[in-house]
Amino acid sequence: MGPPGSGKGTVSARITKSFVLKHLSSGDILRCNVNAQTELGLLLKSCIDQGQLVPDDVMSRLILSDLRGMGQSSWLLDGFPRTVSQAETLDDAYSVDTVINLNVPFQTIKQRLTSRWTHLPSGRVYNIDFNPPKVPGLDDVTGEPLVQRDDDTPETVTRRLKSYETLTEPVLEYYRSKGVLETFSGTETNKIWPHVEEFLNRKLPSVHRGAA
Ligand SMILES: Nc1nc2c(ncn2[C@@H]2O[C@H](COP(=O)(O)OP(=O)(O)O)[C@@H](O)[C@H]2O)c(=O)[nH]1
Ligand SMILES: Nc1ncnc2c1ncn2[C@@H]1O[C@H](COP(=O)(O)OP(=O)(O)O)[C@@H](O)[C@H]1O
Repeated sequence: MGPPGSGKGTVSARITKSFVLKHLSSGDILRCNVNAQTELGLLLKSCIDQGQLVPDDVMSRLILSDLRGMGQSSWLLDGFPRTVSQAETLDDAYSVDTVINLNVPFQTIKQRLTSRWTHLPSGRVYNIDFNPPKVPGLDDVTGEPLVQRDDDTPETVTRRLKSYETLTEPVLEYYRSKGVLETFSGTETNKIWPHVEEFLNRKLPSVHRGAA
């Protein structure tokens, strides 16, 4: 968990390099549906572009359907749940072992998001200052073009941060009261990451450790 731009995708990519967990990003799942240009995709696009969360029932259905397809694998959710209702739906189906919360100041986030470049098919993210692609404008792995997301404009970022405060912050309390919330604070992923890695090394059974 963490506000938009707090580094959830960046940290998730590092986690799946070091630990055997399947990564599921709610934003990537939604953008995949938007690309498919279905009726549902159009509804999702209008919510995302306005900086609003998509309806709980739609989001939960998409995530739970993907989780059912994971069989016995262990997984890492990135961007879900974002409301208490989503957290309750997840709880009804699965038990969550641990929740990692990236606590990054909003001021830091605003600068990052307007310089985020994304490879939409894979969800890989770059940043002109922090982790630029090897060739400007192109994904390191596939060489395909990078784009700036329509919802990474300053106005939409402000709306997304507001909706984070209203709808998502209560989820932190939900998990805190269950005793599974672990918060990591800072302004730089490279400083936060060693603490997350050390925590997971302690927390995860050995079967999850080692390169995925
Ligand atoms: N300047 C800077 N940018 C970062 C840092 N960590 C991540 N980023 C960039 O910030 C943007 C948001 O990170 P991302 O992982 O996509 O955050 P998410 O929205 O929480 O999934 C991306 O462009 C990242 O490359 C950091 O420590 N410093
Ligand atoms: N769990 C969720 N519930 C509702 N909407 C979501 C959820 N996850 C993502 N979205 C929608 O997709 C947008 C982009 O999400 P995401 O890619 O996770 O952005 P970020 O990583 O910058 O927070 C959100 O602003 C929201 O509109």
